[in-house]
Amino acid sequence: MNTSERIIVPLDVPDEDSAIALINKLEQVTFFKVGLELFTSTGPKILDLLKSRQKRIFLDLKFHDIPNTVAGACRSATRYGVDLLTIHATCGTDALKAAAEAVQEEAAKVNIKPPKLIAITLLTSISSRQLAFDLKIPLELPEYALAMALMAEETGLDGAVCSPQEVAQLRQTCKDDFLLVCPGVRPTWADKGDQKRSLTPAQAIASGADYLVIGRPITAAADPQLAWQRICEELINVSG
Ligand SMILES: O=c1ccn([C@@H]2O[C@H](COP(=O)(O)O)[C@@H](O)[C@H]2O)c(=O)[nH]1
Repeated sequence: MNTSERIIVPLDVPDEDSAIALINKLEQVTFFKVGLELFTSTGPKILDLLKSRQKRIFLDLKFHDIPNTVAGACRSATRYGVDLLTIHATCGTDALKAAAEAVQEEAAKVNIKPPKLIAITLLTSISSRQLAFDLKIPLELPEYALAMALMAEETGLDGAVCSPQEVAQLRQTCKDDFLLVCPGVRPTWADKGDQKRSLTPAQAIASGADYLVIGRPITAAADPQLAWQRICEELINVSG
C-alpha cells in the first residue's frame, strides 16, 4: 500500500450533492469515510455511489447499544459490503463479541468479505481533563485507551480507532495485524478545531498508525486536492 492510500477522507457533508462535489474534487483519493451526518441524510445509496467509483469505504456509524442490537446493526452494515465499520469499545465485552460474531456470520451467509470491525477507544475530541472530570474515569488517558483497545482485541475485533498520541503504545502492545486507525490528525498548517489529542500525519504514521482519517484540513481547504497532495508529499518525505 502506498502512503497516499493510508489517508481516509471523511465525507462530513449534509447531503448527496455535496458529497459528490467533494468526491469529484478528490479524484485520487481511494478511501472515503461515511459518517453519521451523511449516512443519516442519504442512507445506503451513498455507499453504492462510492462502490460504483471503485472507492474503499469506512462506514463510521459508531454503534453503541446492547449486544442484541449491535449484532443486528452489524449484520445490516455487513450486507453493504463496506471495508471498515465502527463500534464503541464502551459497549462492553458481551456486545463486542456479539458484534464480531455477527459480522463474520453475516458475511459468510451472503458470501462477501467481512468488513474489519474496529472499536473506538476514546473519542479524539476528549482531553485528559474531560476524561477525569466529565466522564469520571479514574485512569490516566493512555492507560484507559490501551485498556479499551485490549478489550477489543480480546473480544475478537480487528482493530481500534485511537488518537495519534496513543498509537505508539497500542502498536507496541497489540498484535501486529491489529488495525490502528487514527483520526485527530493535523498537519502543522491546519487548525485543530475540536480535536484535542492530535499529531501531524508524519508523526502518526511513524508512531504505527495503519490509516489516518483527515477531514477538515483537506475538505475545508480552498483547494482540497492541493491540501491532500501537500499531506501526501509530507508523508513521502518522511517515509522516503
Ligand atoms: O475518535 C474519533 C472517532 C472518529 N472521528 C471522526 O474522524 C473524522 C475527523 O475529522 P476532522 O475534520 O479531521 O477532525 C470525523 O469524521 C470524526 O467523526 C474522530 O474525529 N475521532
